[in-house]
This record gives sequence, C-alpha cells and structure tokens, in this order.
Amino acid sequence: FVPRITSTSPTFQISPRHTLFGLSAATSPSSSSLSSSLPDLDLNLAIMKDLETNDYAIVDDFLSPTQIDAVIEDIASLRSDNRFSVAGIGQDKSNTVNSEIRKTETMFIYPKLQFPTNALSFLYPALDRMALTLGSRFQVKMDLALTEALYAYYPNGGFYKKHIDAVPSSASVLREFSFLIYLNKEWSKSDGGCLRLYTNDENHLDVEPTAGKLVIFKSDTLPHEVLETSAERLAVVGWFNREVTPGDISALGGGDLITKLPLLLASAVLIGVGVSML
Ligand SMILES: O=C(O)CCC(=O)C(=O)O
Ligand SMILES: [Fe+2]
Repeated sequence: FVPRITSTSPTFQISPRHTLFGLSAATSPSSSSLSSSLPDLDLNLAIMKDLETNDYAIVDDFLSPTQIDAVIEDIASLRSDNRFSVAGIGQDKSNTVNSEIRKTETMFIYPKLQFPTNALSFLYPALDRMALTLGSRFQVKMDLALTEALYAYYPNGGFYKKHIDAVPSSASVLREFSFLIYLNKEWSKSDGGCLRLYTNDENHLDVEPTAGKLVIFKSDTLPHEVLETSAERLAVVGWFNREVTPGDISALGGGDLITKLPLLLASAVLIGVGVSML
C-alpha cells in the first residue's frame, strides 16, 4: 500500500491549483473558483500513476512562460561566460570526450551554486520537493545531497546515443529517477532532437523537447536516447539519487562506491560515469 499524497504535505497546503512541486504551471481558465482554491492533487497523482505503470511520466506545461524565459536567459548568460564545457562520457577513470556517443555542452547546477541565479532560485526548491514527493510515493529514501543536475546545450547536430542512466556495479546505481525539463520554444517536428524512450523491447516513444515540458522516468529500467537535432536544443537534465545503504557497499565490493562517494558529494562526477551503451 502506497499512501496517497495528503494535504498535510507543506507543498500542497500552500500551493494554488495547477502547481507542481511548487512551480505554477499554466492555469486552466475554465477552472471554477472552488476548484481553483484547492490544491491540485490529481495532476500529481496522475504523474505518480504514470510512473508506477509505465516507468515514465510527461507533463507538458510544467514551467510557466516566465519561468521558461528565465531558464533560457540563464543558459545564454552562463554560456557566454564560458561556464559550459563539452560533455564527456565513458568510465570514470577515462571520462574522455567521445563524440560518437554524445555531442552536447553542459554545465553542472548541482551541487547547488552558492549564489543561485534567478532561474536556479525557483528550480532548486522545486527539484528538492520533487525528489521528496517521489521518494515518499515510491517509499524510497532519497538523499537530496546526492541530487545531480546540469544545463545541457545540444548544438545543431547534437545527439546522445541509446543508454541507461543507472548501471549496476557503479555509483550510478543510486539514481532512482531521471528528469528532464525542456526549454525549446517554437520547436518543430522537422528539428528532430526527440527524446526516444524505449518503453519495451518492441516499442518506443518519441518525445518532442518543447518548452516547459517535464519528463520523469525510472533511471534503471528505461533505455533512451536523444535523436540528432537540427536546431539548438536546451534542457535541464538530472537525477534524483537514493540514500546509500550498507547493501550497496557490499554489493559493489566496496570499491566503486567507496572511492566515488567523497567525489560524488563534492561534485557531480556521476555524469557520464557508468552510463553504458546498450
Ligand atoms: O537531453 C535529453 O533529452 C536526455 C539526456 C540524457 O539522457 C542524459 O544526459 O543522460
Ligand atoms: Fe540519459
């Protein structure tokens, strides 16, 4: 039995209708005054149900237009300050750039920046709440100190080949949920760049990275890839990690996790670590 999210959650007590994890999504003009005064549990519940049944969930209007603009501005200004670097992939000891697997530029936004930008000051609390909500729904103890996230900029021609985010025998096994928030206004089908979710052996689902959309999926079960994009493609990409258990340490023979944990706490080195090609 998984408890229903109740109104005792502080997130929902103070939240207006159509608020997800503290971020106000676009409100429906047709909602009645009564329902607009109630917290919107159904939308949250729908996400949780989707995640439970399909291992993924998609919310089209997670960010408001103002929030979308704030994150886009943030990425533009951080890129012009040269805060982005070409992303590497591979095993941790040789986290070398392999453009055959992934072509993108990234900037870590976790561990949290000491002086959060305008966008990060609403993203950080929203992401923390999201991790806690998911943890309580799925009865997993999340460790917010281990949250990883980055801004990703895919240039024209960017892509990321099929992979899974949580790989056994590596510290990435702590990743419970992967999340993506897309920031691409005026996206058109001909731009390519879809997130392809391999929902089972025979089927896949292509998700367009349109502005404001949130995608959450189980990190260990859902292979996915970014199809080549012919337009610049912006995303917030991240992973909510669960607490380390003694079982993790013995399962990994101590080696991987013990050597990586201090690093993991100091900086999000898991990116590209243990992400295996399928
Ligand atoms: O940019 C995306 O849509 C997905 C990125 C991804 O899968 C990853 O960084 O692990
Ligand atoms: Fe991924």
